[in-house]
Amino acid sequence: MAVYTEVPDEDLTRFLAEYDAGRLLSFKGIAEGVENTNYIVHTDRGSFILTLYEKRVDPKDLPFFLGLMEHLSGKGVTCPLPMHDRQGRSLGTLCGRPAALMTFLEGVWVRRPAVGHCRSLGTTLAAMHKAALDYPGERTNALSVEDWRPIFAAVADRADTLQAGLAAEMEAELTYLEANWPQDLPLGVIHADLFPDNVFFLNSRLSGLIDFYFACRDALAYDIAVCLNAWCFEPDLSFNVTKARAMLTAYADRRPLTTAEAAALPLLARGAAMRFFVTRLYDWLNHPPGAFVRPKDPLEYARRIRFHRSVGSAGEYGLD
Ligand SMILES: Nc1ncnc2c1ncn2[C@@H]1O[C@H](COP(=O)(O)OP(=O)(O)OP(=O)(O)O)[C@@H](O)[C@H]1O
Ligand SMILES: N[C@@H](CCO)C(=O)O
Repeated sequence: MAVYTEVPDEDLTRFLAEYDAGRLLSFKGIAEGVENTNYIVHTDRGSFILTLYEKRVDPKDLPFFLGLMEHLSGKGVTCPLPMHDRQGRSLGTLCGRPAALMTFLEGVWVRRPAVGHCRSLGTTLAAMHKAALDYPGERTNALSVEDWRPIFAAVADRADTLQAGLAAEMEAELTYLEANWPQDLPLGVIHADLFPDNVFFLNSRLSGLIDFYFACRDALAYDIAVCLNAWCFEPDLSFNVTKARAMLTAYADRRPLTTAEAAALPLLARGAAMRFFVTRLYDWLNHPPGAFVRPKDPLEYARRIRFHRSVGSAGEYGLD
């Protein structure tokens, strides 16, 4: 459960007093999520999310993330809006951690996305990319192609305990990706982790996006590749081209892909799958026994890499 920092009532009351957010009625830790501590906070003015940023978030990146959420909200892309304290600051300190208070987003994430959800995702992803084009913040992707090998190398000697031959296969895959990674695709601000648990729906309408803590400047089409992996495979890991077509077509209706982006899609999808394969493999092999947070299965992402290796062109993803 992701409540790493316990917040005493009096500390929260003192923290809230800095904001125009009303009087504390109750608050409760949120079990979901693995990176940061989240509380839902109820005051006589409404509900808020309080996030305390834990070790894996670099505090110097926080102004980029919080500023991006404000920028997107201001342009009609619904996401949590950081509250400002009476001195105008969106970032404070609570229990020795950087902390922010955000508006509460109504909705729930969908465990089994259907075609319609994928279509809505495509529309909103394109809207987000366009809305962020004039966001002035800068953050490079800390989990891009050159960052995968060191993460993999730290655990490669134990990779074959999951599956025989895995270490050699992924070593060769990394070499291929490093040698062929596209360099000249259109850039912009990407979410970089837009999995179903970061997209809320309310009565089957997409109600907002959360968890911008991997956002960065990178190839826009790479964000599409992350979503292809996270949304368009079935639980048995078969690829659902109907979902992919719905997502890609909805995206392209708002922001047509360039010829180079479409051509690069199978490679980007391999890379996007590698990014989650290596972080999951690392967490799988390094998680303390008995830890609350259950590590996610890296082999699901090895399967996706193999699938994309067999794809010849974006047409096989349903892109016209
Ligand atoms: N603004 C919000 N409105 C409503 N619920 C929220 C909001 N922000 C976070 N949550 C809730 O908190 C949970 C965890 O949030 P989030 O995914 O940002 O945490 P995290 O620890 O950074 O997660 P991850 O492990 O996915 O990186 C979400 O699943 C959601 O239930
Ligand atoms: N979305 C990531 C985890 C947290 O970002 C994964 O599924 O591996």
